[in-house]
Amino acid sequence: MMAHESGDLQLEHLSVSYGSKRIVRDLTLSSIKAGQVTALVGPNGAGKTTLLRAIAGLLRASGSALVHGKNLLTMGYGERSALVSYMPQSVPERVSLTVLESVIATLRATRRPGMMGNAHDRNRAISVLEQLDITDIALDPLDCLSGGQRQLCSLAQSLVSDPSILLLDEPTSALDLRHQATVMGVVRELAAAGKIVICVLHDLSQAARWADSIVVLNHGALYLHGAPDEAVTPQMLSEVYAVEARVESLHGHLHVVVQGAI
Ligand SMILES: Nc1ncnc2c1ncn2[C@@H]1O[C@H](COP(=O)(O)OP(=O)(O)OP(=O)(O)O)[C@@H](O)[C@H]1O
Repeated sequence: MMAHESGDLQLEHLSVSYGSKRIVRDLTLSSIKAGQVTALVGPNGAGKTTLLRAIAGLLRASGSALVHGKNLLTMGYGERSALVSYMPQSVPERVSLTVLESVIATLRATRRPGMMGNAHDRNRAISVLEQLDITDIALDPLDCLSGGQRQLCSLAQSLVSDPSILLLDEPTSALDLRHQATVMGVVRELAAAGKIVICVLHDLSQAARWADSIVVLNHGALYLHGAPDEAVTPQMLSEVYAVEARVESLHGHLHVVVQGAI
């Protein structure tokens, strides 16, 4: 198999601008592997959301994002939405649907015509709520949810169509410790099932704990893509985040201990 036809995601010279402002700068990543969790990290404003939205086809970008030799950036909406799912940082609040209805509606919006029927949709949506341990809020209206519950609902919407590529923008930022562990466990299961999973995370200890590899983005450009112990280092924390920090290994996991801003 030629490299460009692999099931991994390959970004080549990907650039994204807002007007005249270049946000993602000529990004080339040779292999974001299917079957692994890739954490996307970097300071506020580094371009992480912009990059994920471009890969998802929600922003115009130049360059390419190849999977199986096909470019996601030029793919039609129907083909791409069956393949890729983007979970945004925030979810619309003023929608008069229950959690379950919203997950079913998302499934219907992303599905190719002619596939399955109502009972299947409902069962599939319920199984995703079970997977995320949120069946207790299935019948709650979206506009009555807490921040964390909204985030879990958004994740359910992203998973329900069973996409091959999951782009998750800070999926655990509003979650308590138990739900963080549930969600990251699900994320790992999805990768183990062969999917491409890119997950924006701000907590670098969490990224090192759950991800197979870490992409560090700085000012819209690639700083480094490597294994957690290659990426999360005092040097990276100093150069990219401008903090003085130690990286300690505790029970086999890396922990970042920030001493202060530089
Ligand atoms: N709609 C927009 N129009 C113009 N500039 C934008 C727009 N959205 C984002 N930007 C700019 O693009 C840059 C990158 O933003 P982006 O949201 O991708 O960063 P991020 O790495 O996801 O940040 P954070 O960690 O704070 O979520 C920022 O400088 C931001 O001001």
